[in-house]
Amino acid sequence: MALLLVFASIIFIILAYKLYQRLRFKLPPGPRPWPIVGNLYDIKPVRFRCFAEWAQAYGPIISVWFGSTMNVIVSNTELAKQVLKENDQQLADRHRSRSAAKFSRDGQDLIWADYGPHYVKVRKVCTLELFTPRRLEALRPIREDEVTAMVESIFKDCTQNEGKSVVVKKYLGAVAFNNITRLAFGKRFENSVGVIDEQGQEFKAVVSNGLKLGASLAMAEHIPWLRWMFPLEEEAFAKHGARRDRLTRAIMEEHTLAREKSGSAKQHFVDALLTLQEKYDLSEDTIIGLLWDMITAGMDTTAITVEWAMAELIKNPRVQQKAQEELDRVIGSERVLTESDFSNLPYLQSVAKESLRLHPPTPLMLPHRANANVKIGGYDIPKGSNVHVNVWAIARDPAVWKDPLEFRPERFFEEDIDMKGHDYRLLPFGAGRRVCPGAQLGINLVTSMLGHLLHHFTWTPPESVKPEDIDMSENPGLVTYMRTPIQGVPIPRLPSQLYKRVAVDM
Ligand code: HEM
Repeated sequence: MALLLVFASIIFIILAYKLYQRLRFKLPPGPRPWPIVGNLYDIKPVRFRCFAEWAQAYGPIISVWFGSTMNVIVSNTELAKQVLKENDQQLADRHRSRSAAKFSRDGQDLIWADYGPHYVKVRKVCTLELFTPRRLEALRPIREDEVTAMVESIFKDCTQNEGKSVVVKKYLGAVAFNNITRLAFGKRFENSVGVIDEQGQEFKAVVSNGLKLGASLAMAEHIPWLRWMFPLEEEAFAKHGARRDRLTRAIMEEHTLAREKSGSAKQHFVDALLTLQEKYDLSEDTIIGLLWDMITAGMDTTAITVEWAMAELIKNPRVQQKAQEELDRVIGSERVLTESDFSNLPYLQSVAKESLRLHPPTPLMLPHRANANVKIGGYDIPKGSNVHVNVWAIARDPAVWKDPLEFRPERFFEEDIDMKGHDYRLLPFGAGRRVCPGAQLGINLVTSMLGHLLHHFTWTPPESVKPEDIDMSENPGLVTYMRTPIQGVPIPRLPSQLYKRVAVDM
């Protein structure tokens, strides 16, 4: 009886608070929330599509309740600008789920840090030290090594099984994994025949265990007062954290020893952060957090982007052929592409951009949280709400794009549109204070992967699949993989000596 009374009082307090909020604030319109769960059970799995549909019904700014937390989703250029430019600072905090809070030690990293002195300091480390053009250039041999290793691997598979299709994602995932672990940790865990060493196995296990733990809490996440029914797997989290730290510390120690032995620091992020630790007063938690941020943010995003681009190119032979003509004209058939060629390959660059327009890998970016009451589009956004920008919907808005659903890279020749946060029609990397710090690195890797895939091979759909039947739907999730991984038949188009990996030891 007493328990029932407590339960009823909690519900009463929550409902009264909601009513008070509704009367006090002019909240954005949206689907009617249910008691306790809000709109959680109305949201379809592919969230950005569901929010875009709701925007059609309720307007370009909507409120959606995840349990007792208000989420605001904006879906047009003007409102994106209000969120990411005019009210940028007040909307620059992060919502940390319980797993994100655990993994980041309450925001001691960059991705999950609230806006404040710690964030500003760590962001400065990214801008002035990690992602400088000089360091990106110094790390370029790693990218070129990995991209040529991908070409070698596809060549081997397609010459052994002529005419057979391959699952493109398998090769892209390997490039993304090796590139990011080498860049961040200075380690290639995979040997030349594709075998992953013990430390690499441990690394992969930590990544997949982290994903599993993160996904296990969804319901309890949104209804804080119901959490006692879903006890946090404290022990599992503690074990996971300790395992991740043990692995990272071992790698950090290897780097410190190597530095002491050679007297010079390498360019990898781990070396950079350890040598800058004192200058920027970085705790060990922050260094470990930052290194893992790069893995979380930089691995899937690049592989996903290239997978969607390849699906579009297999679907659109006209665009594929035009990109190949440009590659043949600029590079020819006696050498392979390098990043120095990019400036002479405007069509290839537009293919990458058009793909990021139609298929941004994080269609709702990462949610921002309001650290003050703000007004967006004439509506109140109370402090503590989460704000999402539906960059997927904005990049398909017929009000600002001609034939928005058509994959047509030429559109960027007709109008040069920035995609790194200056033009609010195209925001695959976000904009403002929290814009992706890895944008240029991501663009370079994506363009290089695409360029090599197209220069070295002609791609056609598997024999039984017509281009128009390719499944272009998305998997649910924060990052948006294709629901059905794209398959293609690669046909080599260059002399066979150009399919060798250009390995570098760094
Ligand atoms: C095609 C590739 C990529 C895309 C489309 C992409 C997109 C994004 C987006 C939309 C955000 C959220 C912005 C916001 O919250 O407003 C973000 C944040 C971030 N990205 Fe990327 N990203 C890519 C590649 C990378 C790479 C390669 C790295 C690093 C190696 C990276 C590191 C980060 C970090 C650390 C953040 C958090 C920034 C913060 O919270 O202040 N990203 N990215």
